[in-house]
Amino acid sequence: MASNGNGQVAMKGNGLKKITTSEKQKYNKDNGGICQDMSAPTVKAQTIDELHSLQKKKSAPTTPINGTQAPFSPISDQERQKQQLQSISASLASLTRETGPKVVKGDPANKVQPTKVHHHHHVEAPTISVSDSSLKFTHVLYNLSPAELYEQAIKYEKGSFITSTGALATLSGAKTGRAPRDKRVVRDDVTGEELWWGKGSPNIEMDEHTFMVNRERAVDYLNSLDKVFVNDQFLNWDPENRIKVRIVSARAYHSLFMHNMCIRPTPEELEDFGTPDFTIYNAGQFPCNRYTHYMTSSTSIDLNLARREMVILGTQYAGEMKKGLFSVMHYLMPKRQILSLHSGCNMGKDGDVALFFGLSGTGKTTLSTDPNRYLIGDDEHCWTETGVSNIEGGCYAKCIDLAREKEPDIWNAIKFGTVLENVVFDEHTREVDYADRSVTENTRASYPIEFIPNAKIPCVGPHPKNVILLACDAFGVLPPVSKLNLPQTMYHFISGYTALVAGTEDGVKEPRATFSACFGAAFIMLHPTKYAAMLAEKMQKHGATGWLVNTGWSGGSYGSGSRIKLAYTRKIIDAIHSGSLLKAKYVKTQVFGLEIPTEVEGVPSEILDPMNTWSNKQAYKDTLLKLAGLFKNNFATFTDHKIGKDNKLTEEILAAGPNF
Ligand SMILES: Nc1ncnc2c1ncn2[C@@H]1O[C@H](COP(=O)(O)OP(=O)(O)O)[C@@H](O)[C@H]1O
Ligand SMILES: C=C(OP(=O)(O)O)C(=O)O
Ligand SMILES: [Ca+2]
Ligand SMILES: [Mn+2]
Repeated sequence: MASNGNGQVAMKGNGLKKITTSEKQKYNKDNGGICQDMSAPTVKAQTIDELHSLQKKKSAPTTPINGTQAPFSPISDQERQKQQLQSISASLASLTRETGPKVVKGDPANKVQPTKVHHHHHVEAPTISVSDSSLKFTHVLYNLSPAELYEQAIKYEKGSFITSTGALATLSGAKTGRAPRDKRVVRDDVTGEELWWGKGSPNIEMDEHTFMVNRERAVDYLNSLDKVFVNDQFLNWDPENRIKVRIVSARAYHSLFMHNMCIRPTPEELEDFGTPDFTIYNAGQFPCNRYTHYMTSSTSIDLNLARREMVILGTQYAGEMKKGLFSVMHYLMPKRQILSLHSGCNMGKDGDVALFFGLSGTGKTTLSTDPNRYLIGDDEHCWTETGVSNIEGGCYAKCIDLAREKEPDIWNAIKFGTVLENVVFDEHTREVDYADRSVTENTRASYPIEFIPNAKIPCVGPHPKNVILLACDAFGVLPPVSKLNLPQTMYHFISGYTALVAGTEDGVKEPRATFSACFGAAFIMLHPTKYAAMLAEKMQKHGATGWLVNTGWSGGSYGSGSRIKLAYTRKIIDAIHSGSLLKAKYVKTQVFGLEIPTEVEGVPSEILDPMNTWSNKQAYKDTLLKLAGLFKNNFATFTDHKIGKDNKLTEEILAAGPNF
């Protein structure tokens, strides 16, 4: 039944509902006592168009508009606008035609005539051949707000929906995870010397020319569209080492994702943005050409450090952009003696900082998001002479089996503004079923860091006190927690171990061990020992303690045991933060030589030594030795490398591995 807001609904004889207003209803005596409902005054507009034009108010300018310039403002707003369009046109320039596209701001769907048109020339040379593409405008949707991006996504991108909590559900297409085998890095004289190439390295080479072929393919594709999205944002909360990034993309989904993941500039910062330090061309819907040299599939993610550009073809998985930029930081920061870290980071009330290293799915995001601590960041950080800083402006949480009780802060962050990738929801209520794996196991939520109530803004902190290495050991033989000395910390940092269950495939019973140097081999650019040496130096200098935490299996391998309860892992982490675990009694394990506490508050003591939890002791021993063998094999590639200036440390690290 319809109601008038006062809860009064009356019926007339003919059955039609008559809605009456309250006693506050006024009678206008001047017009003969005819009842007029004054609680809903009429609009001022004379026409529908006028009414609609009233709806949207112009955004407030951040600096005085022309004529009322601030006395020291070097350039006018108009000039600044022009420079901005020139910069975007230069970004989108086809390098074979040596001229940028005609760039115009705004949605082509809006009937209003474009106000600014600019045709940017790289070089002052006459255009030799004019093709249709150079006659066409490139419409740019520049740093749109989340609300505008929602509208764009819902209107134009199939698979975009608003969930019951207000998040934007999207589909990333055929690819639902990163494609490390399709990543290429331009090898030139400089990078040939500087980067890590060869066995174990994530850097698969391509030449400069092939990069340009793919760049041209992406740029032409983007310019052929009705419109492109451009995000100008920052990386790194450390103001001295902030990097300006531009992301050109074809989907509102990608634009909103990067809006969330990078640091969002204030309107003032945006005005003075200037030329970006790094540009991503995301033409993910369009494949690369398999006849192009170096291409082994229709997907290619290409990094050119000299040009400071990245090109994405053939994958729409948004995580590719954030992790691509992370690779760039892994190159730029060490050049400045800054250590880049694939880690989560949080800080206690007393200013004690903890780093959480670990491969995908080991718990960086889950464990750094802690209601009792300030969140500095969930995934990518820098450690400088003065402390730590988050590289990003947002978090990227896994959502598979997400439960409100276990991860309340992440649950509550999934609201308006959050991008929810590849989840399944009820077609009517739009309630998400986080247990549903129909699209992928890798369902994700991307949200600005301030969606976590106790985020530390700005996302910086003092030097870390604890360095926690997370491993999800699906073999079930690593202890839930062990205290590491420095050589052990380095050994496990360089090893970068985790073992995950092999996914949903039938018949796969064995966990699969993964070793990924520095817990991020897919993103590091230099040899792992470079990062390891910096970490050792910093941990030593600042007296940080290393810990190895197994967030994986207990009571047997995958299949017979089960994953350690998140509640227990949280108790272990609490004891590390509070310092109480430092005071515990320790015993040393066989083979790996790990120091394990005999007691941790809130955790059953019998699970602290994994041997106790296995009913078949022989099976435990066999599995332990098997894992130790895998560690040994993996580390063989590093044995002829020196770590830091100190040969003694190198020897100690080599001795810190399993002994059997
Ligand atoms: N004991 C545990 N410790 C940490 N995470 C756990 C544990 N048990 C289950 N999980 C789940 O494992 C996943 C960890 O993923 P996440 O924190 O996103 O990893 P990362 O950020 O390192 O990629 C989450 O889905 C979390 O709910
Ligand atoms: C974004 C990613 O990182 P993580 O799984 O560590 O959150 C990824 O691997 O795609
Ligand atoms: Ca202004
Ligand atoms: Mn994460």
